[in-house]
Amino acid sequence: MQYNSIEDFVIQQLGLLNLERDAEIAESRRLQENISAKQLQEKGVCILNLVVQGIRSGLYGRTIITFGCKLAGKELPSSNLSSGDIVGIFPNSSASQLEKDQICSGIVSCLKSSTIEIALDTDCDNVDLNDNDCYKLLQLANSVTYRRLKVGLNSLKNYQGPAASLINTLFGGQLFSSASLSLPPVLLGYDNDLVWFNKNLDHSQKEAVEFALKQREVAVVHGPPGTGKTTTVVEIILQTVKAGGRVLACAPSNVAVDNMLEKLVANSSVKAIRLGHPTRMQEAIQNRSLDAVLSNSEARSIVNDVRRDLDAQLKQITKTKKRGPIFSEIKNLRKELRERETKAVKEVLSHANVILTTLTSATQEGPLKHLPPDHFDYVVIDECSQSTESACWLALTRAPRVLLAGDHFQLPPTIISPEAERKGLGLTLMERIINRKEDGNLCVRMLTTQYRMHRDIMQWASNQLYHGKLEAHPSVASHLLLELPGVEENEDTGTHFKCLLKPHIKKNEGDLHEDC
Ligand SMILES: Nc1ncnc2c1ncn2[C@@H]1O[C@H](COP(=O)(O)OP(=O)(O)OP(=O)(O)O)[C@@H](O)[C@H]1O
Repeated sequence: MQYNSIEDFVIQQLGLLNLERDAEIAESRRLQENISAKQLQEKGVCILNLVVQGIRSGLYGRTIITFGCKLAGKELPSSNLSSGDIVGIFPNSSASQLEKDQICSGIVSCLKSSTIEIALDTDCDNVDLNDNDCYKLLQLANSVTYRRLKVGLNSLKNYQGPAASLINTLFGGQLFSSASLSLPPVLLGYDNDLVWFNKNLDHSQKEAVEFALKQREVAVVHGPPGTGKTTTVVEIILQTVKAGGRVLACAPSNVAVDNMLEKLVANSSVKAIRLGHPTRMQEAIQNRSLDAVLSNSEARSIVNDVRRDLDAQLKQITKTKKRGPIFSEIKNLRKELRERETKAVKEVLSHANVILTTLTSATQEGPLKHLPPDHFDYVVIDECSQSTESACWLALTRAPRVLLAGDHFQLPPTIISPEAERKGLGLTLMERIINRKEDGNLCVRMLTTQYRMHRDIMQWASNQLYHGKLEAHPSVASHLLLELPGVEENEDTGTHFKCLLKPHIKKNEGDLHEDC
């Protein structure tokens, strides 16, 4: 599918997002209406019998409530809730889990074995929760993501900004130009070749890096499993930074963003900041979160003074019946905190040369709103083939050039509505580019050496999906499980390939191993 214009794309995607949203709401209603709270708890989407254990302020003065079991220290029942989930807070005694009974909603910001912290939505700031009452939390359909996607799509209609030319290119213009950019001299060695940060890159990785750096607007790195896609993306980011560029590096999932960050920070020349709640990040890189960098910045002490006052007032709320004056004091302190924090955030972000975030947090609602529209030179999207195109556009409007990396033969984005899927919500930008007959493939470089599996395991996928182009690196080409440290030798670990069921595949079909 190709779109006639950006307007055509926006109209279609808005319709498909509505279908997807309706499907998600119907699914969550079906659960809430037909199942008791206890059964919902058993399904892992509800936690009952919680009491308020603390109230404090979070970033931008948001109220954070800590809930725990009535019996202090007792472990919470196991659930599927995790950081970033949207939850509704209900009186424990309410007969239903319908919206009319909901006190307020928020985001799970931290989940430990005996406590769960909820960052309340900003319109719930003055909500009344009591020390003595019992509450239940219920996972809700995620309306925030849909709202952000819609705002993002609508902003494309009359867009004027750094990505104006990129938009034309991706909706009809010429994707590939043979007049590529020349590499900035600062990146070149005495022999006029790129000086590599990662000296171990293989031939196809080096070719992809050089190609991406020379592309005027769009480059796609197609990385089959284990071929070093993220390794390659990180080299491209490092080279861009060395040339003086500022990069917005995104991915659809927190894990993928963290993988990029982990590889990036191994290089000390990069000032990288990760947006998003620290509890959603792997521990080793939490010190690169905006929160952590802010709390180590010089601006910390002026912010902390106000925060201390605000927290003192918040503690009073649950302990007194005369709340009017406290709420008004809290309102003033929150305003003050927001102003001071905004200044500090601006300062910290403008000094970073790489900012990393999930796609759905790359919106104007978040910290990026503090940067000028033309702040970034380059947008990088890793695991692009696992994201819908509308989510990619949340980031794409921020720079004139883009690098997309992924593998459209691996997991596609998750779509709940079969109708939305059928009508194109699942078509990724990467596929749309590759499928463009005239010039799609000219923008793509494929990585061809894989560093993960035995050559016989690789061969089937290579033949079926990658035109037989994959090679196994010698370090893995014949490796077996038993060669890993601490793995015992037995009939399972001493072989690279074991068929559990006899497949109904004719010999040679799909080039499966002959013994199978
Ligand atoms: N040129 C290289 N030399 C040695 N090892 C490499 C090279 N490139 C990548 N690797 C290793 O291969 C593994 C996979 O790399 P990476 O995570 O970058 O690949 P990927 O294609 O992004 O993976 P995935 O398939 O999970 O998306 C890592 O252990 C990495 O260190």
